[in-house]
Amino acid sequence: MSWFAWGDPARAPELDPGLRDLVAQVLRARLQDMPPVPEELVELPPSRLGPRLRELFAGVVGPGHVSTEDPVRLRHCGGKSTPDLLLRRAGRADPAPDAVLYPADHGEVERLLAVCSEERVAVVPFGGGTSVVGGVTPLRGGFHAVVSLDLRRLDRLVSVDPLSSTAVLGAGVRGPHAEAMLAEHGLTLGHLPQSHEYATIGGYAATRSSGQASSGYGRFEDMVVSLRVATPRGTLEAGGPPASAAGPDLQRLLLGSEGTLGVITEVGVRVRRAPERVLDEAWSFPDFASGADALRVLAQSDARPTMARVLDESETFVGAAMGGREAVPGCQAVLGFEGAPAEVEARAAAVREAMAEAGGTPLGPEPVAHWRENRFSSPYLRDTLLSAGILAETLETAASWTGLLPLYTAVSEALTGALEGDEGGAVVMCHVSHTYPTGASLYFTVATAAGPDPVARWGRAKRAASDAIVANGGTITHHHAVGSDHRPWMAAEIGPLGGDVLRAVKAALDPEGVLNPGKLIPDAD
Ligand SMILES: Cc1cc2nc3c(=O)[nH]c(=O)nc-3n(C[C@H](O)[C@H](O)[C@H](O)COP(=O)(O)OP(=O)(O)OC[C@H]3O[C@@H](n4cnc5c(N)ncnc54)[C@H](O)[C@@H]3O)c2cc1C
Repeated sequence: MSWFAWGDPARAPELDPGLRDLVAQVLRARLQDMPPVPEELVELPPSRLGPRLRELFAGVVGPGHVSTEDPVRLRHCGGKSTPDLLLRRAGRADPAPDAVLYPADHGEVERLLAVCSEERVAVVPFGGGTSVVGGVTPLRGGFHAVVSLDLRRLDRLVSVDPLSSTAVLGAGVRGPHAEAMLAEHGLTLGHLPQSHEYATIGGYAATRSSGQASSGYGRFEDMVVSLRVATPRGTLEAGGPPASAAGPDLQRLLLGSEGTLGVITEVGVRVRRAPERVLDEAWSFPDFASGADALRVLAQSDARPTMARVLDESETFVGAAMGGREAVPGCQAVLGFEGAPAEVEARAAAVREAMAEAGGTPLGPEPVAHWRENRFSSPYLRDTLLSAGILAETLETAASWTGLLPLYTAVSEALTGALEGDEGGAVVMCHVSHTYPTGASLYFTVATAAGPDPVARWGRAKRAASDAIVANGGTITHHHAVGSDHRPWMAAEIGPLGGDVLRAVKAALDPEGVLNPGKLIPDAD
């Protein structure tokens, strides 16, 4: 895992100098290179883990699985948001965990939580560390030490039940490993977020993640059939049967709990047969409004693609320019279908009819092939842009179909306004990529000159966008989760009673409050 970039820095593409000049012109800015400082110059606060605590932790996981070494702590200082990367690149790594612990199984996690609760040590569950909302930032929360609980050793396929189409996976299994283990049984999970290369099964459940093929496979929470969770008070098992009327659904309460209520150690998931046929089709629409409306028609019909996204005019133009292709006028939609051959053909035919009726023009499969080829590489491009002094970041929300376009306009204007000034302007792009019968998500990508203080610059823009989201009926997050970054807007999202409910549940499961302090749950007034 890289300490200053998304993934392997060698995979960050070169930026053509001509293209960089063009970007500078569009942003009306002078770009300054921003190379990362050498690792030995990064300042980490010293570990506060005393010998007694070290011994207690080593007694649970073994001395080889407790680390206070600086390179290890550095790689657990935060997630992968652009501000996270900017801080690391500038040599800033405070806060840092006092130690990183590597439990092997559920029992060890539970015993570590008991030690942390007894000794009043804050615990930050760490899956792939791909949070973009401050979810894994090691906040101390008033405790004298904070540890990062790295779940990478919980990486087993625990069981498969092909008859019931279910499997149980360890929380630390990464996306590609999960798919590889399931593929041996001819099965797939079908959950492909852009972060899938590093993100884990437990992280997906803890954040209510949504993948690129959510139209067909659903959000991750829709795939979960059971959870095993370790808490400072013992084990909580939720789910199992396909449906139940036994009171409120505890599983739903734990999904999205972001490590504040317990540590998910095993996740039972619904699996599908690996698709035999994949069919892709792109369409163009005169504008974003008509493209988004076409996706609404599909989401409200029985003929659903497995993957559906529509890009606004800016994202359509920039995407084509980056790929060296001629941009279609208006905006572009990309659709993918997966399943058994006859069923895919039938669905695609029905969708084709609906798209044409909605005013679309077919563009064939090529633009989708291009998207598939590059869909996991944008995070590497972000690393390249940061080195060239270009700040690139994303944010997301969701709203009803009625509220979607007003929200799009309000957030676009908030971002553009907040980033306009002496440092130039910004390019704001957006797409819809998760649709529901009642509404859809909006995913914004912003590029602007980094300027002398890029973290503060992005902070202003993010606050303006978040305020606009709340004021215009959007959710503060559709799939990135809350963490510490969105926490100031949680009270507006769930109301004072909602906050009381979460605090009451936390008090029941984590009476000392050691689990992931400063994340998700708003303070009482
Ligand atoms: C480039 C990039 C692209 C992304 N694309 C998507 C996308 O397409 N869709 C999407 O949904 N998200 C996306 N994300 C956000 C992120 O990848 C998801 O939130 C993901 O689910 C986090 O998984 P993780 O294993 O990395 O969790 P981490 O980042 O390690 O943790 C996230 C939160 O969950 C908690 N946590 C982690 N594991 C556990 C556990 N086992 N038990 C309890 N709590 C736990 C952590 O304490 C933290 O609060 C993206 C992020 C990046 C950097």
